[in-house]
Amino acid sequence: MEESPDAVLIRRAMAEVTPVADKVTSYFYALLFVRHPDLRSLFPPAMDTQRDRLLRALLTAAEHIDNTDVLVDYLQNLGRGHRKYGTRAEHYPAVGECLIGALSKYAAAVWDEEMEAAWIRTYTTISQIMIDAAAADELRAPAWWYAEIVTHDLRTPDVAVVTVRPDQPYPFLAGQYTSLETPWWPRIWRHYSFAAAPRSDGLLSFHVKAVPAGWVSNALVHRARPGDIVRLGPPAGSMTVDHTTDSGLLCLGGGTGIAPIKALVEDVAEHGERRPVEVFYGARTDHDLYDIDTMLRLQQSHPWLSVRAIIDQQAHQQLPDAVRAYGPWNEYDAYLSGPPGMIRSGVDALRDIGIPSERIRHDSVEELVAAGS
Ligand SMILES: NC(=O)C1=CN([C@@H]2O[C@H](COP(=O)(O)OP(=O)(O)OC[C@H]3O[C@@H](n4cnc5c(N)ncnc54)[C@H](O)[C@@H]3O)[C@@H](O)[C@H]2O)C=CC1
Repeated sequence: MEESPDAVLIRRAMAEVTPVADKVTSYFYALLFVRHPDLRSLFPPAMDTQRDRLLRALLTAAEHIDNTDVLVDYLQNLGRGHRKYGTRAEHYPAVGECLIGALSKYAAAVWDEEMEAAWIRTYTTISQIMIDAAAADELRAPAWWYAEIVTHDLRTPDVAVVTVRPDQPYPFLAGQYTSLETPWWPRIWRHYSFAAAPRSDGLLSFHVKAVPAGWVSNALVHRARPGDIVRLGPPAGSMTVDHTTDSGLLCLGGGTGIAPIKALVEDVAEHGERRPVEVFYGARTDHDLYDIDTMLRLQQSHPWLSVRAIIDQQAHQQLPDAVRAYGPWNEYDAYLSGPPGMIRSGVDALRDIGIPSERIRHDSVEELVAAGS
């Protein structure tokens, strides 16, 4: 693809600032909070763990300014997702001014008027898409939902299945995820996939693994009890079933990554289709296969479903390698969910065996890395 003149300038600045990304980040937030102290309360009290999320999102968008379709989708999502932080249209110029302040300082060697104009145009485009998406969303959905924990089921010493009842209807699709904030860590949001297709009673459930230094996940697993109230952001993610085809589904779920896969299976079942669904459920040890009973029950009720457990220790191989031993998979759409390393090597393995990229679906690995606590 031919790069636009603005994209060339954006990339030139990015190449300058990438090696000093930490400094740019600190300076950006320092500028923002000194010049606009009223914006401080929109961010978490402790900024160390996720302080560069906003900046990272903006820079990712700027780098993809020529890739309109992907960009618009990404930014609309980001704009809608920012409503839960209390972001308003008038905050965007303040952020833009500090972004450009930080970039011009750390890309000073290449910065000139032309480059500044390119960043202003790019930032204006980015923020307008986010502002418009947020405004459209305001007409049809709340900025966030309160949800009460109704059951908390500790399946292993560090994995809990948590079911919540939202205060208002929560529309979403099987395979999507939400963001969740606990009362113990205000303004710290983490992503969790829905572990079931939409239910008639409106309840939502999540599989949460307490990870080292994971504030939110540890609180949800070890501290949360029925009656506690969490907040949910809007649904997001495009790892959903395409009901316009009847091709088979090849699903790889690693660890708690089995959660959205279970939702996809339920979705296929509810649509009454008899398309083959092949689930590979990976875990490090058999103790980690905390949801195998549910998956085997689903297999018993649905002849089109096959579930295979792949345990690292027994198979002496990781999940993606195990999938190669079966197949052929060229008639299948692939869905991957699990740790970022599994998704990366899984995508490689599936491409290797001939599944085209456009038939491989998974959540963004960047988001998972950010969500990994
Ligand atoms: N929508 C999604 O993609 C979801 C992702 N997750 C993510 O899944 C992860 C679950 O963590 P755990 O249960 O601790 O998983 P885990 O670390 O115990 O691994 C689970 C499975 O993934 C495989 N695996 C792990 N690293 C691999 C690598 N580098 N290459 C190939 N295979 C690999 C293992 O063989 C194992 O079968 C978390 O990072 C969580 O954020 C969880 C829910 C939904």
